[in-house]
Amino acid sequence: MTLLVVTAVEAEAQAVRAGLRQPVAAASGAEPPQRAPVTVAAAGVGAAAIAAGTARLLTLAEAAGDPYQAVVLAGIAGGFPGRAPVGATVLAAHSIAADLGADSPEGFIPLDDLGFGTTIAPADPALLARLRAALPTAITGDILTVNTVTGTAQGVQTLAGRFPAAVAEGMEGYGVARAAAAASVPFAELRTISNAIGPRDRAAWRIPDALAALTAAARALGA
Ligand SMILES: O=C(O)c1cccc(C(=O)CC[C@H]2O[C@@H](n3cnc4c(=O)[nH]cnc43)[C@H](O)[C@@H]2O)c1
Repeated sequence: MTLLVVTAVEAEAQAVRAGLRQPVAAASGAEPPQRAPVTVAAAGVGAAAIAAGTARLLTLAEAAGDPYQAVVLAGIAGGFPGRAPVGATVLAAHSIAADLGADSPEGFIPLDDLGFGTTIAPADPALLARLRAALPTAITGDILTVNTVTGTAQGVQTLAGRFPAAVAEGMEGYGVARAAAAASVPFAELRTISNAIGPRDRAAWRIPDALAALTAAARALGA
């Protein structure tokens, strides 16, 4: 199976490559004639940027007659307190665009209730099952995609109430999911927890630990 793993930034891509035992291609545009089983590419921070980057990579592979058979978004994330601790590995049952919709005097109205589409992108069931089998200690739940990183206790309470199955938040999952759906390629989201969401405390971030967990997850997948 030819797999595309996309990340937001290069540090995450390097962490994934470090864990894969299989030959890995770094997507540089000039793909090798015989593509490696796994391509790992940093495709941009934020849903819009990574959606465009993922769509380009999927389209190039399709045009070359060697389409990817699955795409996985891998990266670090903020964990919901009490649901996913720092250092944990999480898998998305659904990747949800949590702030895609409209504000109103009655509160936030998700796109789904506005009649303009859906904010909920389910993981491909077969792909998720394979990831769960390879990562038996991973926590499976919903992973939110936000454009504004949660930075207050009230923000945590609001999101935890709206999304009782949410375990983490990132900034890219929904964008990759939509690009994969447009190309009819199975999608899943894998993240490792670098921080707890809530009041900003960069000193509490554990990015190196989360990147190490990403390497360990990739090693388990490569096995
Ligand atoms: O400066 C801050 O307070 C701050 C707080 C949270 C996240 C950031 C980022 O710049 C995150 C960029 C990057 O990392 C992923 N990520 C990691 N933790 C979180 C989070 O708590 N909420 C949302 N995204 C997070 C994200 O997917 C981005 O790729 C800065």
